[in-house]
Amino acid sequence: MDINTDNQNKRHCAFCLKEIQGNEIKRCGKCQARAYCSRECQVDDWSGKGQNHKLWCDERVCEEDIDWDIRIAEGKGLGLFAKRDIPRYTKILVDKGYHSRKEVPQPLLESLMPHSGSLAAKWDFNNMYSSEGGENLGVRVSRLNHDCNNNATFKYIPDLKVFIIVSIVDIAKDQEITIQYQSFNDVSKDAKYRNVRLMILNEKWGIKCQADCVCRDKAVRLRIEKAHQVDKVIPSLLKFAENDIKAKLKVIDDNIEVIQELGGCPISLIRPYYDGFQIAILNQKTVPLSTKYIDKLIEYSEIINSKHSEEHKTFLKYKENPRNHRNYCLKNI
Ligand SMILES: C[S@@+](CC[C@H](N)C(=O)[O-])C[C@H]1O[C@@H](n2cnc3c(N)ncnc32)[C@H](O)[C@@H]1O
Repeated sequence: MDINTDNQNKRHCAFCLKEIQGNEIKRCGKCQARAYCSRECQVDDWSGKGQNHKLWCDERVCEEDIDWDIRIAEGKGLGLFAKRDIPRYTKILVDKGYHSRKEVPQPLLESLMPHSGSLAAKWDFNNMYSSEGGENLGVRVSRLNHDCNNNATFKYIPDLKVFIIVSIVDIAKDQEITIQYQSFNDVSKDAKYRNVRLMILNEKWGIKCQADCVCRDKAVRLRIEKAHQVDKVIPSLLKFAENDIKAKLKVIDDNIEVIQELGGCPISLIRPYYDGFQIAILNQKTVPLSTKYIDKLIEYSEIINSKHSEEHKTFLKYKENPRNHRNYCLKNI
């Protein structure tokens, strides 16, 4: 990745987030991009106390003040903005996920919205829930604003205890980097969820989607409904999958196509590609068909789970030897 490290005379310490200037700035000796205010902060960030930079140093994850910065986002408070053109599928930010209010350094939690709220209110307002990791809060993640037409997505990786933010389209210099707090185009979520999301966005964060917002578009909603119907069928395909595998893979391919049409990102494509792999390996004759699914699964998982995650390592094992998977050739037809 092309990283411009020239003339960065104002930075933020990557561990304590303090603003630093000139001689105060100490850079990671290896990547020369990550900045610290002190040796102590560098040591803490290298380990799991911070981002675990020893894992990410070679990957050239984007850095604050070089690739993006925090500025006023009109009508929204602060937000993250691109300082250069950021191509699709770039790792914009890897942020330590704090698992409880008490873990978050107090001044950092204090700086977050709602400005007049208690620490408990700030925790409730900014933590992100995931079924794999429960509630976690990323201090830099908490500065990302919502947009239904988002250009980035986020995932919490439980074994690495970090959030990862990835661009899902090319982002131009000075464009705001946005995520969806509650997504409208996740077809794996049921209709009830999609119907209450506008209420949650409004009641929890005071965000009102305008009438012309993409999430209110009738044609888009109908397409999501159709995609949801296909998605609902998939668990049953996995249950009785020793025969008619090609027909079942056609359902998966249709599901993938429609998710792509809806602007689905790696995070929503991982599941159908995994389903395709699981179905293809149920019958020895169709095992070769699994390659296309596992290859894409690995590609997307590296983008959003990262190659350091246990999940990614498991997918690599399945590629090397599909027999590692419990579904492998239960029945030879
Ligand atoms: C998690 S914070 C995001 C960072 C925040 N802007 C800040 O200054 O720290 C969520 C709050 O940001 C603002 N916000 C986020 N997305 C918005 C949007 N699309 N429109 C208006 N306000 C938004 C709302 O005040 C929301 O309650």
